[in-house]
Order: sequence, then C-alpha cells, then structure tokens
Amino acid sequence: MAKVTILGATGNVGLFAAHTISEIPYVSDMLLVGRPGREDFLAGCCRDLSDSFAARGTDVRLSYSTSLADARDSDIIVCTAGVPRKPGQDRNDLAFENAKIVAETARTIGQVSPDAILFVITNPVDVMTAVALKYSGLEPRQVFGLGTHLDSMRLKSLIAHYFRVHVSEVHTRIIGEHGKSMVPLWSATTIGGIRIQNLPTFSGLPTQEMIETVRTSGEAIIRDKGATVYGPGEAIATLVRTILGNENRILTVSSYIKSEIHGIGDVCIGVPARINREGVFPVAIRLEDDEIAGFSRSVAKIQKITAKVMERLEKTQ
Ligand SMILES: NC(=O)C1=CN([C@@H]2O[C@H](COP(=O)(O)OP(=O)(O)OC[C@H]3O[C@@H](n4cnc5c(N)ncnc54)[C@H](O)[C@@H]3O)[C@@H](O)[C@H]2O)C=CC1
Ligand SMILES: O=C([O-])CC(=O)C(=O)O
Repeated sequence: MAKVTILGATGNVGLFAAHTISEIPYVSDMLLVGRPGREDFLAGCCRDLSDSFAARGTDVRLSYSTSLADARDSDIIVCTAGVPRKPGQDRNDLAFENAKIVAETARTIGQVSPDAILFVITNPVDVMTAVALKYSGLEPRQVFGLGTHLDSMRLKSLIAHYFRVHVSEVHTRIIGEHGKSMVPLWSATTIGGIRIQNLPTFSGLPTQEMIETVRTSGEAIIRDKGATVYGPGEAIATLVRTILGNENRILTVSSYIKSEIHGIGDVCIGVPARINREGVFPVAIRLEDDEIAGFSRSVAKIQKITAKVMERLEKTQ
C-alpha cells in the first residue's frame, strides 16, 4: 500500500487530483499539502473528500499539513504548486515564477523523501521537470512531468470521434513540448491496430485542424471557465495508477532523455516512457524525417528556456 502526497492541494488541479487518486486501490494514505495560512481550507477539503470516500466506500487515510517535512516516506509526490496562466498568457510566461517555487520544493523533497517518485504538473511542465530533477538531487527515473500525456489523450479523443470508434481503438502520441512546439506522431498512430496511413479515410483527416485544437485546448478552457481541471486530474490518476500498479505501460511524459531519440537529448521533454514502480524509463524510438525535425525544434526551444531559467535561479540561490 502506498502514501501519495499532493503539493498545491488547495488549488484547482491538486484538489481534483486528490479525488481521482483516492479511487486507486493501492493508495492507503494521502497527504494534502498547502501553504501556511490555509489550514482551515485544507481541513474543509479533508472533510469534504472524506464524505466522498464514505459515500463511495473508499478506505484511504487522509490528512493535511502546511509543512513539506510531513511528505516523508511518500511513494509518490504530485507537485501542482505554482501559479496557473491567465487568459492571453503562454505557459512559458510562468517559467521563472514557478521555477522558484519548484526548486525550493524539490530541494526539500529530495531531503525528506529521497525514495519517492516526484511527479511534476506545474507549468511550463518540461522546464519545471528539469528544475525538479536538478534541485531534488533524485535520479532521472524518479522525476517526471505530465508532459504531453494529456495532449496525446486530447488527440486520441478527436481521432476516435472523427472515425466514430471507441477511444480504446486509437493509439497515438504527441511528443516534445507541452506547448506550441508539440509534435504529433502520425507514424505511431493506429486505429484497431492498423497504421492510420493505411486507412483510406486518413487522407480526409483534418490533421492540421486537429493538432491546432490540441495546441490551444488548455488556453480555450482557461478562457471559458478559468482553469483546466478534469482532464489533468484524470491524467494524473492514470500515471499514479500506472506506477503503483507496476503496470509497465508506455505513456508519453516529460522525462530526462540523454540521446535516446535519434541522438537528440540532454533535456526534460515529452517522450514515450515505460512506467512502473521503479519510475520512468524513456523508450528509444525511430521517427519519420518531419517528426525528427519538429522534435529537434521543440527540444532546442525547451533547452533554451530551461538554461535561462537555471541561470536566473542560480543567481537567486
Ligand atoms: N501539466 C499540465 O498538463 C497542467 C499543468 N497545470 C499547472 O498546474 C499548476 C496549478 O494549476 P491550478 O491548480 O489551476 O492553480 P491554482 O491557482 O488553483 O492552484 C495553485 C496551487 O499552488 C499553490 N501555490 C501558489 N504559489 C505557491 C507558492 N509560492 N508556494 C507554494 N505553493 C504555492 C497554491 O496555494 C495552490 O494550492 C499551474 O502551474 C498550472 O499551469 C494545470 C493543468 C494541467
Ligand atoms: O493550459 C494550461 O495552462 C493548463 C495545461 O497545461 C493544460 O490543460 O494543458
């Protein structure tokens, strides 16, 4: 049985993730961490969630704290702490402000819970994963970000809808930045096990329109309702379940790659990775030429932003 800690638990994503994670059968303990001054709100969240456990018949020990020290002995720590973007902002506009939060948090986590897996949600998630990896001192397998998993699920759903098939029939991936430079892998997209290019109807698929919808999905939801909550919350639970259940699923998350993909690497970015109780292990893949070019551009962009953020962080330490 496992202890899962959620940082930023008073926020939109953290609180809904607490609800989705509580449904995972391997979870015995859940700790909600918020900032000092938020004790009453955290207590209220615990009571409200406990009622949902009672109604559902879930047996999870739930507690809250405003001290990161209480995250000790966690199996997984989900970091949603940080500011979200406002309408009109790019995720990368949050980079430095959130990097300060993630660096400080990761440093403490590395000390109090060195065996944990640290799962980063805070945006811009690829850059924050690199910051968490560096400042926690944990191994690359222990630190990963939600990356392009949610984007891949958004694309999967659009394809399933277009072909009028159940989502479970569609396999697809988006790699690269969780942001504008994301790269859809049509070469790795199948429907009912058949490569999408081998389906005659593929030629009519509005691929550009679909990928643009995915690229702007978060932005559109934030504009209309203030925050993306249910998509990320369910996606987070999928990842936590995959780890705790030692499922060895291959999901597309932000992970440190050395040179696994066509020699491209030294960056934290969305790539297919095998995920189990030990953590996250990027899978080497071969891509089409246009996909390599897109991925290289995305990697160069994230490397540049990451380097800038690291440099600024070092000056503040
Ligand atoms: N990677 C992904 O796919 C997604 C990432 N996000 C990101 O997750 C983060 C949280 O989003 P929301 O829950 O919507 O935001 P929110 O504003 O509702 O919650 C933010 C949480 O972070 C905490 N926080 C803020 N500043 C802090 C600080 N200085 N120290 C410690 N904790 C602090 C707040 O107390 C709150 O609990 C944002 O960065 C957002 O962009 C959100 C959705 C999807
Ligand atoms: O768009 C945002 O800022 C939140 C997010 O990352 C998403 O839902 O994909």
